[in-house]
Amino acid sequence: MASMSVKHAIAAAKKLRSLQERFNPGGSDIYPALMGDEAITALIPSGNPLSVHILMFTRALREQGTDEQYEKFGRRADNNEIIGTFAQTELGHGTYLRGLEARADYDRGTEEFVLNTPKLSSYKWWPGGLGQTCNYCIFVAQLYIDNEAKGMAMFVVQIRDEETHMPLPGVHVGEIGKKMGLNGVNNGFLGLKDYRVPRLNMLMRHQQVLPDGRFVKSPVSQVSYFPMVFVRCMVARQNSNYLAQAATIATRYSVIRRQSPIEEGQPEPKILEHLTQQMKVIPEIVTAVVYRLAAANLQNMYNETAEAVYRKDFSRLPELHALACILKVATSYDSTYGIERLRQACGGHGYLTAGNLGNIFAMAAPACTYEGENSVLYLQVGKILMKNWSQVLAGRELMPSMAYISECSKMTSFPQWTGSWECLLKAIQYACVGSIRLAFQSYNARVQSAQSQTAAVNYSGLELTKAAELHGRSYVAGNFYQQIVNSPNKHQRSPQFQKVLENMLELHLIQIFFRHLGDILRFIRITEDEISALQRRLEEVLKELRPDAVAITDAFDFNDKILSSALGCYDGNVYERLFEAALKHPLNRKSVPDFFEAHLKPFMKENADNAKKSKL
Ligand SMILES: CCCCCCCCCCC/C=C/C(=O)SCCNC(=O)CCNC(=O)[C@H](O)C(C)(C)COP(=O)(O)OP(=O)(O)OC[C@H]1O[C@@H](n2cnc3c(N)ncnc32)[C@H](O)[C@@H]1OP(=O)(O)O
Ligand SMILES: Cc1cc2nc3c(=O)[nH]c(=O)nc-3n(C[C@H](O)[C@H](O)[C@H](O)COP(=O)(O)OP(=O)(O)OC[C@H]3O[C@@H](n4cnc5c(N)ncnc54)[C@H](O)[C@@H]3O)c2cc1C
Repeated sequence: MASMSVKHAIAAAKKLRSLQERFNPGGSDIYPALMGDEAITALIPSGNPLSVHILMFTRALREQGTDEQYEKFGRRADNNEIIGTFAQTELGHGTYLRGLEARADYDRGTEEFVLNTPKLSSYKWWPGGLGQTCNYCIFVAQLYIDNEAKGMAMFVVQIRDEETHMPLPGVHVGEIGKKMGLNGVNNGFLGLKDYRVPRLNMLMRHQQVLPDGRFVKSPVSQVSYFPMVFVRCMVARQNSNYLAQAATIATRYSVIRRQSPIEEGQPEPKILEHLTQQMKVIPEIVTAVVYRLAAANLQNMYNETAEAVYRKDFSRLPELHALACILKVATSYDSTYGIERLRQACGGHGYLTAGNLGNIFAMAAPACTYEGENSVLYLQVGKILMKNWSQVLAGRELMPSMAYISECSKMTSFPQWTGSWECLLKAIQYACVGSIRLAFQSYNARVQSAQSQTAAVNYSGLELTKAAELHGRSYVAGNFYQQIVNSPNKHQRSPQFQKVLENMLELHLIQIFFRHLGDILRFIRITEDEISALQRRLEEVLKELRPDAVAITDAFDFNDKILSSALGCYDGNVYERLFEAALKHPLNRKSVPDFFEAHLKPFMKENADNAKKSKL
């Protein structure tokens, strides 16, 4: 599987090169990498062994290395003359980066770094492509000068000979083993023993070690986390894609499959005529659209911030970090749960490999873990919300994506309930700010009682997580509302198209309202009649969107090859394709399976003989 994936990946990487030249000759725009990796990943159901090379190794060299280091390593990496990965996580540590054990000791006598993974737990573990594909890596280690810790640093490390691909002396490298999915990626392990690299192999755009061993600190240490921010932005887009693929499959299957008359004596309807089936499928279509729009927004913000960071302007880093965290979490959680809901909506056939929903789930699910485990990132955002609430209390302005927090903080009560889109959106924002206020009271009480910040974060963790989750909902719903209601190109849309978009907005806002009704009722009084009215509107908008479901998913424009699903094929010949796939199963090559003579027949004969004996 790994070699097949590498073969496909190389073919698609060549495609990426032509995309790059066509869309962005010699530039650093993210989109060619995005499209390239998306194309590669989509065509390789077992995952792309070059993902981390394209998305992290090449970008770290460009963004963390000096211009000279880019010339020496980055250009060859961009040109796929060398293949790398991003080796940060260790067997013993993934989240807590300050706990990483790999070390780099500076030897001023030879102007080299001596790299070591001192214990088994220090081994790098997980980096994509590390097992067999890569011959280089970005090795993240704790920097030591005269045995004094200076923090994390990144080093360009060659791990295999460029000609023979043999691991170099001092390198212990291999595959970490079978996973739930993505088994074409050869995630690997790496141990280094007294492995020496020249001083100029340490990426020094933001922090430097001078020949005499003097250390020049980075102006903003967090800029070393930038490669992770980029992938979190990618995950938001990639996982909205996975959800869109699954929604396309389940929608197409739901208008082919007929089951259970709704009226006695009537013919069996398409299962998408059942209201409960509409509630399983149509919200997922809309969620895929909502996150794709949010991810596109985030990508633009990433580009702007990356340009600014390149000019040493780090002012937008905190907001990008907060948004990249919250969108990576929201998209990966909602896509993973949504794909499983869509699999279940396809009944037994959804469980067949030929339907491909299991593999799409296995591709989407790890995004809840890699690039920052989701609950850790929720706590990151919770901490940032605490800092911003202190700003609100001090009457200071907040970053644009958190401006609603200031506005809601000035409201003494929630206005008269109208049930309008603006009302629903404000209700989610108001509940978020209420949750932030409660979390801050708990958190601040702990800090005031002399608890450390990390301890206060831990013991306020549940409330911080809730506040972070609602902040994500507020941002995503707010972005969707703006795109549908206030978009500058709204008037270029046909009235019919605008109506479909408004129906999707209605469904998204009502669905989020019901998902967080408990959180909202803590802060807003809403009557039973007002809630029942929303229930009716939910049922109504599902009915309104039902005729458009196929057209919306067709507009995702996934080729049958990418969906790779007998349930979601464009021609709708589901049963023929399921049967065709079944006949290809190796067990169907012979009428009598080999295990009959070897195991089954003796087993049944023994039971028959025993039965006869017991009758005697
Ligand atoms: C189209 C195709 C797309 C395909 C997409 C899929 C590709 C699949 C490939 C998957 C590759 C996977 C790669 C990896 O998994 S790489 C390893 C990822 N590891 C992590 O993300 C580690 C997570 N851990 C953390 O983030 C740590 O908790 C942290 C680094 C945050 C450090 O925590 P620590 O407790 O030491 O410090 P604080 O939490 O107090 O943070 C210190 C301050 O720094 C700010 N901060 C933190 N992170 C960032 C950041 N990324 N950017 C900017 N700022 C950051 C934080 O807010 C604190 O600021 P203040 O001091 O102001 O409070
Ligand atoms: C498919 C895949 C690909 C990957 N690719 C790469 C790669 O290319 N390069 C790379 O460097 N890494 C890679 N990783 C590793 C990934 O980044 C880590 O798995 C991730 O950062 C989580 O760290 P961990 O596995 O050590 O889990 P841990 O950090 O041990 O987390 C385990 C549990 O502890 C909880 N926990 C941890 N810290 C806290 C805290 N402070 N507060 C509350 N709870 C906490 C977590 O929430 C989680 O529930 C990959 C992982 C996967 C699954």
